[in-house]
Amino acid sequence: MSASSCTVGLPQMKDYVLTESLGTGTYATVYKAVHKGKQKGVVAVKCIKRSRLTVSSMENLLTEIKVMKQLQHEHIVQLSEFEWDTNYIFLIMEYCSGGDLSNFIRSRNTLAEVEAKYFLQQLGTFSYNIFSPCLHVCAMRVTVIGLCV
Ligand SMILES: Nc1ncnc2c1ncn2[C@@H]1O[C@H](COP(=O)(O)OP(=O)(O)OP(=O)(O)O)[C@@H](O)[C@H]1O
Repeated sequence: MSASSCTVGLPQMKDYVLTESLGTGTYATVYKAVHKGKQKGVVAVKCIKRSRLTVSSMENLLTEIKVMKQLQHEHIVQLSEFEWDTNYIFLIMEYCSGGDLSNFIRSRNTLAEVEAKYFLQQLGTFSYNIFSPCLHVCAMRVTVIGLCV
């Protein structure tokens, strides 16, 4: 889950320039990126190396894409597009500038009751969401990643 601004050897995309790593998960690295035509602004691009995908991680990925395409909610990160080349599958998502909720909590050691209540109230709005999500602070947005039904 580490972030870095080293751009050497980053995956190349036709329409986006990847600018910095936002973090790494089980089977992908997520980068901040800008649209080359500038119409779409800043996005987060999840880059999945195809050669590292097993049958089960491919199934998880397809589920993730299917679910993210269906969910439209102000507090759920929107998947705008996905594309692929010979080496990578790219999920192009809304960029959450506030970082990762778990890092936020760790950086504070503990949350004040009022802060915990603020986050829990937002989580309470996901009553229809049966997945165990990865959380990123935006106002607060949820990415449905690492699905665990
Ligand atoms: N839309 C986003 N905006 C900003 N940062 C993001 C976004 N999506 C992911 N990240 C960052 O990239 C990191 C890696 O995300 P990724 O989805 O690959 O893995 P994860 O969900 O953290 O873990 P896992 O895949 O193991 O469940 C996250 O921890 C987060 O810090």
